[in-house]
Amino acid sequence: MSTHDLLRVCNVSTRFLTETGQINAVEDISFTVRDGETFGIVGESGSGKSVTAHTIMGLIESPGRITSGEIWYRDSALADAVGVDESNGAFVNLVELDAETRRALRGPSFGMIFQDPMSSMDPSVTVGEQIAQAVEAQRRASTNPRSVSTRTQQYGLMRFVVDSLIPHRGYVSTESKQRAIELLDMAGIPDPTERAEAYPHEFSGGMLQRAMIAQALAGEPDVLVADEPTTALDVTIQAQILSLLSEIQAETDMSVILITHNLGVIARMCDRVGVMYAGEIVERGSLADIFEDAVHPYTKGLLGSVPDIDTPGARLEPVAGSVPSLVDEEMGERCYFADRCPKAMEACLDPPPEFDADTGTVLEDDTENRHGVKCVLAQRGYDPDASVSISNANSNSDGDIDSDDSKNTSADNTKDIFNPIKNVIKTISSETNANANADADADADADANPSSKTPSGEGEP
Ligand SMILES: Nc1ncnc2c1ncn2[C@@H]1O[C@H](COP(=O)(O)OP(=O)(O)OP(=O)(O)O)[C@@H](O)[C@H]1O
Ligand code: NI
Repeated sequence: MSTHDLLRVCNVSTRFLTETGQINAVEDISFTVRDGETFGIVGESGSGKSVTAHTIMGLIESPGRITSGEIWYRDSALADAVGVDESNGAFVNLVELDAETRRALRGPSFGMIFQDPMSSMDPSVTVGEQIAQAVEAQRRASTNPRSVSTRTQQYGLMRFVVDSLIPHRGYVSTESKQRAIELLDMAGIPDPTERAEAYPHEFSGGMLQRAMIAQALAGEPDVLVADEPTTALDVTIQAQILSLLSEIQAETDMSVILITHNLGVIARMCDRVGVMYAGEIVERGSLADIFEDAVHPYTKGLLGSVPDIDTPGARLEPVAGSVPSLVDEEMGERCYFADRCPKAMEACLDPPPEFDADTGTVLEDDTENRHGVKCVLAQRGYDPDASVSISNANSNSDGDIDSDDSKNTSADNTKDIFNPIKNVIKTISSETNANANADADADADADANPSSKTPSGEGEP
């Protein structure tokens, strides 16, 4: 695997200005994705994973906005086309691109598998046609999206003129149609030639998910952003789809940003991982950093609560309590996890910087991708004498410390959530084996039922 950085997300924040107030959905996140690598993003519902995906894809719409940060993408043709500063090399800051250039990158450079397959497909166009259009767009855009000569060389001047004159008719060549069928086949859709003629509503959820993967891959993207690509699927199909992604990645050196709440999926697919909580990446590092050397109590909580493999749609319930409000005025200036944290200390009443998990020093510009964690435990370790219980009931009560029962609660929670991490690895390998033997109905989509999962920790914090 190459060690080249392909994407550098630097201190990016995305906010929504709604009637309820400003929602800080993504807060100052940073991570790097290298060529051919899979970067996993894991976290509970509402932690900002999908907003992160849309931010990278350039799909944040009003009332949302990227309010700060840079997203550097390495593409020398694009750098030449938009004329970037020499000092940035071949890196282009996507945040500064105009909407049209950004749109042109979707498909050929950035592919996306959306969390909700139905919403990303056009209900009035057959699935085969939609995928063929994506193939066609990739062919037109290949090499330099702005170069007319590239387009005309590959397609012939006449076709180019016809396409340009009737842009929405979307000319699709026989080759592109054939390629679409191949892609459907690769994605594991039976009778692909026949299925290509069907409309999205004629597909089951699992099959539509596969079709969407075929559509995302049609563009031969450099970066694939996959938002919960297997959540709604049963275990067998989930395993097949993950294998398919790995195969394609091995063939094409495609980089993947894989969003999931399933740590089994992370362990199987990812090189590096970012753990999201309340819009922040609270811990990031290699797979081993996260699975064997986690520092953040939230990460440890997640590791202690690998969802039931038989209910893939079940939501994570890592620690008692819920994700805090992301409304700006309600967030308070402290560690956002402190309210639920079994190891909260007085120091957690201040917002933590990102620490190097190994040295305990503050990480400023992390170009080397160290194991980073936003938690003071990295710096000073746990001091039971400084333990506090932080109530989020109404955030005016910042610093209102009820130290009496707090210590008991902390101890109990600690016991409940800090299950041995080895169990995670065990569950994952048995999951993989089970997948090989499972005899599940390929079309039966597991019913995601969040309420069926009981939390591992109990009681209110
Ligand atoms: N268009 C929007 N307008 C206002 N708030 C939004 C919008 N989109 C997302 N949010 C808010 O941003 C926060 C993060 O949402 P996001 O969808 O990224 O969570 P997630 O981690 O993907 O959760 P899930 O696992 O349920 O998909 C949530 O509080 C959500 O309500
Ligand atoms: Ni989401």
